Amino acid sequence: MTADSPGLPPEAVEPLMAAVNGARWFAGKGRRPVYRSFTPLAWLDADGPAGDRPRVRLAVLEVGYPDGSGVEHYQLALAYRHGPGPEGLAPLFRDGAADVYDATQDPEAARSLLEALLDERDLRDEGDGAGAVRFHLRDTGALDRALVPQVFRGQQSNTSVMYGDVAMIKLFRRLELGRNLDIQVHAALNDAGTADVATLFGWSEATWTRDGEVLGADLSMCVEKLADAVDGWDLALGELRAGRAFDEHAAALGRALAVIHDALRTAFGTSTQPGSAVAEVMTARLGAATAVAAELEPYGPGLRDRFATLGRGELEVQRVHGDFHLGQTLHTPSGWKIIDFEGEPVKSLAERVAPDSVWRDVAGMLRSFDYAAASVGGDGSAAWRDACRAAFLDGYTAGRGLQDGDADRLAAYEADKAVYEVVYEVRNRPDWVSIPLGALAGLAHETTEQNPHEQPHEGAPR
Ligand SMILES: Nc1ncnc2c1ncn2[C@@H]1O[C@H](COP(=O)(O)OP(=O)(O)O)[C@@H](O)[C@H]1O
Ligand SMILES: O=P(O)(O)O[C@H]1O[C@H](CO)[C@@H](O[C@H]2O[C@H](CO)[C@@H](O)[C@H](O)[C@H]2O)[C@H](O)[C@H]1O
Repeated sequence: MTADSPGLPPEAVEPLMAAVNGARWFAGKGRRPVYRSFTPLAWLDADGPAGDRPRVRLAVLEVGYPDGSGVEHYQLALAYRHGPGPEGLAPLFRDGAADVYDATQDPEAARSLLEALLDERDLRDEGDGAGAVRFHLRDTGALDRALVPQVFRGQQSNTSVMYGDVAMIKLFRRLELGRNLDIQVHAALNDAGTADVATLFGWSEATWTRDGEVLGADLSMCVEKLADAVDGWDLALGELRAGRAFDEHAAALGRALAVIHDALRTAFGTSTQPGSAVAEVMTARLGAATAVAAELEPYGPGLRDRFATLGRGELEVQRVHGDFHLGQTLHTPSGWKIIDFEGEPVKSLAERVAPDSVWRDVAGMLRSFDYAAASVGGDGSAAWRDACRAAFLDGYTAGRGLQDGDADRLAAYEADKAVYEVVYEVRNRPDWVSIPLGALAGLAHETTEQNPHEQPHEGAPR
């Protein structure tokens, strides 16, 4: 098989799967992924590469698991080189005479991604079985094909390449069949003129055929690179460790969230849901979570009572961020910017797109202040957290404070988030599970028995 033919040489399957299994963005680590198929998409440079640059194509790798659970699609960006590759970068596999590299790690290849966007390339299936790729430009901003690509190493779920100080292309790794929420929400918020999110310059999408069925997914988004941005979690921890208050930042975050919620209401509308239906969902989620994390058992009765308080009325619901925490915020010289509107990673697309109460996001940030305080620990942490909480709520409600019934609604959402966090921590950071468990001790309705986790800010993991 040559570099120009679609498909994957049989001997390349093993090294490719090993590379994918070891990648930070691979969601199925430790679950013995099984190779199912490799679908090449059209070459980005249909006429061949310029000079001695590598040829670049995207591809979809389909992966399954030995127990037959779930099929996952991962995007690969591949640079085919016939000469030496970038220094220090090992090829993923060999295809005929070509060494094939991860194009996001190969600066020459990464240039092709930006060029394809700037040219708004519409790369159709040429009858060779390769899927189609289409690039859409919304706003050229200061985009320029001469911008120098630089791989960004500080993330987990996806892969981003920075282009000078101007733009960032985020390649979605685990593909979601259908529309990508981050693209959809950025577009809507940009159209609404919201200053608290990055400008969406463009995006790309693909369609391909698998077993006679046409599948489609969004592949990447190109957004404004926010200058001098500091991650909200790092900033908060730094301030707390230095003994400095975070109230003003927290208030500004509350105001930013209120603006975003307003814009999401305008763009996607609102509806209502019986509180009892939401309580049922939360209760069911608690049951599923308890099956994974037995530590939740003592809180069961109190949490069910807590959720039941929602049953007293109707909840107004709308599109929300869905996984709002300090790590989804960037502090810039022009204020807070909110990123990553994809919701909680474990939820299905249908769940993440479903309208929800704004208290989901408010609760998410309150949980994050609690995490920050618990992970730093020490005498002043609880007071620091409570001050952040008050300032954030003040900013969110524009000084009006919580209205009738809001405190109960908020507490139910905080409890639901903390239940999710217990499972997240059991699976990802077992040393941190005492943080959400500590919060649940306070959030479970009075009926909950006393338990050893009730002092959330003592002995918290470092
Ligand atoms: N527009 C942006 N400008 C600059 N840095 C950004 C921008 N968007 C995200 N980042 C950086 O990339 C990191 C990961 O972004 P995120 O959207 O959460 O990606 P992932 O989906 O891979 O988790 C953020 O924590 C932030 O440091
Ligand atoms: O950023 P992601 O969408 O991947 O969110 C997941 O991972 C988060 C951790 O990185 C997790 O957040 C929890 O830990 C944070 C501190 O690391 C804390 O600020 C959050 O409040 C807490 O929920 C998030 O829940 C999970 O979905």
